[in-house]
Amino acid sequence: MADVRTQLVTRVRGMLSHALGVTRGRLTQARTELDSSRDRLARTRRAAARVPQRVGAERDRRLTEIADEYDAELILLARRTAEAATEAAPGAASTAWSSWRPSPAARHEPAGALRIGAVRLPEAEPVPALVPLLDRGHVHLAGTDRAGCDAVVAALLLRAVGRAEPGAVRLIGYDPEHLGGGLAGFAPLSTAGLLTFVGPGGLARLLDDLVDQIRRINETVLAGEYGSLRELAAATGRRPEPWRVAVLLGGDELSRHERGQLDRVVRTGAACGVHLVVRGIELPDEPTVERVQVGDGLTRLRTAPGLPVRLDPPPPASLVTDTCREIAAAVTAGPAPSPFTDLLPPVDQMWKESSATGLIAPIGDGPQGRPVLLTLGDYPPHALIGGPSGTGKTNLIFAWIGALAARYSPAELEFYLLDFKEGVSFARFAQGRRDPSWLPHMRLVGINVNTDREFGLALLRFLAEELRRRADAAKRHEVTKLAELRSVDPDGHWPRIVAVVDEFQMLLAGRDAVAREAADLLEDLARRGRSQGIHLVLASQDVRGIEALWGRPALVAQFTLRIALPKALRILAERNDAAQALPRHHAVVNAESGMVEGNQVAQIPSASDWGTWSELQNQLWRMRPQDAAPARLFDGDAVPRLADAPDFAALRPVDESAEGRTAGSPRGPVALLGEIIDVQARSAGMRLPRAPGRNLAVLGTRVDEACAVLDAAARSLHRQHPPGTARFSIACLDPDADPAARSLYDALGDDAAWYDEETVPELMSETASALGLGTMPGEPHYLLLYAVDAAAGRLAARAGGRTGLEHLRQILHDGPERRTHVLAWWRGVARMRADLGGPASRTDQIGAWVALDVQGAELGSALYPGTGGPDWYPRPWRGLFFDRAVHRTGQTIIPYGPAR
Ligand SMILES: Nc1ncnc2c1ncn2[C@@H]1O[C@H](COP(=O)(O)OP(=O)(O)OP(=O)(O)O)[C@@H](O)[C@H]1O
Repeated sequence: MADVRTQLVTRVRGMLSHALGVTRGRLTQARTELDSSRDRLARTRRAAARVPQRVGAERDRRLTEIADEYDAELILLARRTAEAATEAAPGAASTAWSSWRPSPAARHEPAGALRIGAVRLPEAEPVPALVPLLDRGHVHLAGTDRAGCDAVVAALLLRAVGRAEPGAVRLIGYDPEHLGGGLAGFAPLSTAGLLTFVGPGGLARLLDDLVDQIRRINETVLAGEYGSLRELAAATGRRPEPWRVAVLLGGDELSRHERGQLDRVVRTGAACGVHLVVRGIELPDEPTVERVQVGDGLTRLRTAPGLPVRLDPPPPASLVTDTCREIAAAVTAGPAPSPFTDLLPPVDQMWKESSATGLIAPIGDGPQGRPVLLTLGDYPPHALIGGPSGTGKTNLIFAWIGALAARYSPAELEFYLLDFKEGVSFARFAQGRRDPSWLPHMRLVGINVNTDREFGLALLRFLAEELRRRADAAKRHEVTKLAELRSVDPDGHWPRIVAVVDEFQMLLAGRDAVAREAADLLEDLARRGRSQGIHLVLASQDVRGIEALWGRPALVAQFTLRIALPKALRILAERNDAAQALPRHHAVVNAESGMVEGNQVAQIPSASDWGTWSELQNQLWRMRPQDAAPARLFDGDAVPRLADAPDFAALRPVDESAEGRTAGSPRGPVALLGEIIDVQARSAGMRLPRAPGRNLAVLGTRVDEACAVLDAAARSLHRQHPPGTARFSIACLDPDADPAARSLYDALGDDAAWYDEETVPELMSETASALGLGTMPGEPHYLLLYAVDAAAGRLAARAGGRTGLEHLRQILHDGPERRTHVLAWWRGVARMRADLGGPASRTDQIGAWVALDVQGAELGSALYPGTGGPDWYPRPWRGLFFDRAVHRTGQTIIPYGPAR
């Protein structure tokens, strides 16, 4: 039992001790945990105590960071806004007064907003405070600061006039309290009609007028095509109407009518360039109204109420008056020319038009900004241009030619141009030394033709021939008009031809054969050219020019298109004096034969200065077809050269054999004498077949011209004979002719022999006796006798039974049939007649002659058909050539200049 108890006690003790041990262990562990928890708690407490401090620091750091970022962003935004503002209000719209100058907006560019001050933000750069006005809206000023309001008005107006071309802004002032005092600085504008003041009772009229303008602009200028003038300007680059800015500075309460009109202007004005700057009169709350509340020191704009504006100082008074004076002067001097490029189609549209039914091109802008068109076709077929010297006739011709040439290709349109006055401006259409380009449509340019009416006649004859060719072709194809001919003959070359004759009255001046033929040809061309696409454009500065036509009503009636430059007389119809009041650089265009109803006024762009023209010409020239040749340039002041003459270059040795003759080679060599005044640069030539009378006389005292004629004749003949096959005997009897004759002698080399006063009788007797030997002609022999009459004394002496003169007469008489031809210069008709045997002697051995300074009457019946001689008025470096064998009338020639 005891044992059991003992055992039990032991076991209990053991269990207790185990439990105690475990409990102790747990206690220790709990204590440890407690300590560590306490420790953690203490740490946590300590850490927790530090948190607010750190968070605060973090918060402060972030706050500072945010403030810095905000500042930087504000500065950046302010800078960007300032930049954007400067862009939106460039140049005169925002520049500081110290460096301000007018800077008109370009044509497609909007005028932009106008600066009145700056928004100032701390730390940031000031941002311009802009107010929209031109093309945008109206400005209403209110506030206690009277001077501030005045500064805003002055700034707005000056900046507005400075952003537009002179004259493009018109101001209307209504200032019943100060009677215009507020706008005094702008007064110089009134001298040019750019500022008008309306008196105290005039507000209703002013508003009525603005409403009328708006209505008119909507109806006739915008005409449903554009929503506003700003759109029109952006699309077309044209600004046909000025901006009208009415400045209304206080006054009585408005009547109902005035209120109604004012509201209309506010609602509809901006689209039509009609704007209000108002103080002291209420304006309705429309989005087009910017309200400026001018307070003491700070100003606020309705559109940015939170941003205080500091106003700029007013523009200096001298800046206002000087600017206004300059603008007024520019406007008084006349409108700025519109650019020539307005008349041109876009580059990708050039040469795209067909001329089948006519030629249409703009010549300038009408008052509504719409292009005024010039048409040439079946109706109107021809044009008459008139205007006193200096009014822009030449310029108009350039503008018209340019506008046409840019639209129609050279296959559609050709020009022939003739300028009877002195000057070279049309020469640039042809190829020049300074500019290798030429206008590809130009076929002929005649300049300085003032004394060479024959050239005008030649052109008319040429056109008449072309008219005949076209009429024949039309007949062949059984059609009547060019448009029909072109459709039945699509591969034919049937361009419309425009022939421009400036100062055409020169052609019709005088009562001679040239004038008569010219008038007949003109009449025929005017009547029949219409349907064959040949159009005449006649220009004259001189009322007499027009009067020259007046005697021929049938001719005038064909010129239904009339263009009158300022102060032109008698171009339009009798009672149509629209040209009298035209401003400069304008023209009245009238396609109704000048009847008043047909008047259209156009502002003509500047087209004639070198730069403007050559840019277009170069562009068209680069587009030319590969085989295009430059226009023929005839310059009445230039002396042609034999070496450049195509007919000279084409000369070949003549084949006088029987085979050659049957093969159709020309009969006998040809002596070229000078250039014919003609559309082509052809040479006047005299054939020297073996036939009686084939001798040439050059008549007159002009040494240089006489030498030039003989020189060209000899050189051209020499070219047709292989070396050693022809003789050239040169006898020079006038020392003044010596250098020219010597140079010829040198050029002809071994084929030439030289004779002088001493030896010329020998030449005569030798040549005469050679003629008597046998019947077969020998080698060709040309006697070139310079001033042969000077040897009359010598030749009167007998040699071998006969005098030298008798020998000469025999040579003249018998020589040509034996290939011996005399080409002689006599210094007068009477001297020649004396050498030929006296006044009653026959002259038929002189088959051809060139008269220099010899009056037509002297050439009388012995040398010229009919009585009284040819219509010939001697003039420098011109000769009248007559060849009995081929001519009915004389032919004016230009001797070739001395060989270089
Ligand atoms: N529309 C224009 N715009 C700007 N300048 C022009 C215009 N028309 C003419 N001019 C200038 O006026 C001057 C005279 O013009 P132009 O030579 O065309 O006159 P004109 O009537 O042909 O005179 P003239 O018969 O004496 O030659 C020239 O300097 C020309 O550049």
